[in-house]
Amino acid sequence: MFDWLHTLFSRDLAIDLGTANTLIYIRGQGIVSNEPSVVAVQQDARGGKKVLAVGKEAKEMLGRTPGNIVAIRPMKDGVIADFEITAAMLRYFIQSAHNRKTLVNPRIIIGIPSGITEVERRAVREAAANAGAREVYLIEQPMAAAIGAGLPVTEPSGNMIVDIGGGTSDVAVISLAGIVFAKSVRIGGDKLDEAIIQYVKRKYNLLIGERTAELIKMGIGTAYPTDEVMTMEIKGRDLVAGVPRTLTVSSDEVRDALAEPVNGIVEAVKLTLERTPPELAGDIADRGIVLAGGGALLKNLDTLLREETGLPVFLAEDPLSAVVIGAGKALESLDILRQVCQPG
Ligand SMILES: Nc1ncnc2c1ncn2[C@@H]1O[C@H](COP(=O)(O)OP(=O)(O)OP(=O)(O)O)[C@@H](O)[C@H]1O
Repeated sequence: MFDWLHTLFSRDLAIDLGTANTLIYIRGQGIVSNEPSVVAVQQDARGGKKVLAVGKEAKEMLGRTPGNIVAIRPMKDGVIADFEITAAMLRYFIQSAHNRKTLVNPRIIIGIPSGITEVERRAVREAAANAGAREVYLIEQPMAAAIGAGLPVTEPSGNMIVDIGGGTSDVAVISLAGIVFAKSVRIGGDKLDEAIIQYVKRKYNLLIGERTAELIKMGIGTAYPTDEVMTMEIKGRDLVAGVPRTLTVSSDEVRDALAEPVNGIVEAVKLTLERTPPELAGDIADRGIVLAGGGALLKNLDTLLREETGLPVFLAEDPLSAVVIGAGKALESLDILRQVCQPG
């Protein structure tokens, strides 16, 4: 195929296959889709599975489904917990980004969690190939996030990126288009939500769902005290009386609830700094640490990291989109693509 023909007709894609959200970028157009990585599946009596809904529609169903329907997050905890459903989800997102009218099979770059195994990588590649990809490239999410945040990853200088996603937080030091040292911990937004659920249960005997916990975190969650204490009314089920109940929680309480997992992220950053070769550590002291991923939006997390490390800390311009924007930049530039992506 002539290259200009390919450029004209194919719709090359970059995908951030995240544990919480899947984002799609079309070459020349930018981000075209941003949906939760959730699939609603109906199970029949013989164990067969039928996909009922994907994305936003499926997320609304989380915790609200009757017995034979389950809303699944197939990538929970930064690993592919369910291959079949992950493949179905990827196919759905690719096809909807193409409006089902693929003219030439596209080139696809997929941002994957850094901790996944070779078997899982193969599963992602196969799923993309089955969905019609002509060439598949994989890029590790921290590398993509660093490119998306505008860090000069191909230069011989140390850059530190902390990508806090739904399932994992990845801390990476990047230089010369390679990851020099990386630490991945299974602490991300999901663990923060879980910590809020446990706290409210222990302190108030109130059971709240994952969605409510996430709203509390996004509304009044903080990693470091804010000037004013915030409050929020929350609803759940009283574990003693068994009836719905409403109560008010404060940002101080939520910070207490989040302290342990937030500290786990801080420790991962400190450990990575300790393991960084001295020349690169010097670069990081000058340039600072860049935060990306939705978890980076937790209020005052940057302040806490600044206090704990004594280094400058910056938030990527659009933390939730940094990975897909970085993968998209690799798609637009063959030069970056060759340096940072692994061909499928
Ligand atoms: N304002 C906010 N405050 C705190 N957390 C937030 C905020 N907005 C989003 N999040 C959290 O960010 C997480 C999702 O981030 P993101 O989309 O970057 O993850 P992902 O890329 O899907 O996950 P992973 O990198 O683990 O594969 C969710 O846990 C969500 O609750």
